[in-house]
Amino acid sequence: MKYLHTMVRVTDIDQSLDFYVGKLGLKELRRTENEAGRYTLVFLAAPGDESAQVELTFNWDPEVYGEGRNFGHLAYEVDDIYALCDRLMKAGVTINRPPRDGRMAFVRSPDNISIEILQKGAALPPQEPWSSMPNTGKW
Ligand SMILES: C[C@@H](O)C(=O)SC[C@H](NC(=O)CC[C@H](N)C(=O)O)C(=O)NCC(=O)O
Ligand code: NI
Repeated sequence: MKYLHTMVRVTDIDQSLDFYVGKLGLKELRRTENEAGRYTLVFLAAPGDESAQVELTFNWDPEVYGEGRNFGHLAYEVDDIYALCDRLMKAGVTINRPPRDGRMAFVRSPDNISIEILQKGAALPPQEPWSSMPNTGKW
């Protein structure tokens, strides 16, 4: 068995591509427009890791999507967590969980999908309340 993708429904495909591609740094692999079903699918992946994909589903007819508590987050490993969070912050993305420990951060997509950012090579932080994280002053 092989992991293929996680599908998330988005309310605005341009806004989502601006976030996932323009800001987070994923790349668009392919897309399909389904006239009969009235939807667009866009497949994204991190450059160099095309096998782990996100499938953005955009329904042309507006829908209100509840937030299923059973869905947690999409997680990405990065070479420099501070550089990415700095870039995201300057692009207007809220850093919901700042990378104070240099290991883990969280941001949200335009549709409030949680995105976990993990520093490559860093051990996961101990499971403690974020507020107790030592603040290096940058965040
Ligand atoms: C291409 C393959 O990876 C798919 O996931 S297609 C699955 C298909 N998607 C749709 O029909 C998209 C539009 C639909 N209105 C929707 O919002 O899902 C499908 O079966 N979707 C149902 C589902 O629960 O995923
Ligand atoms: Ni799918």
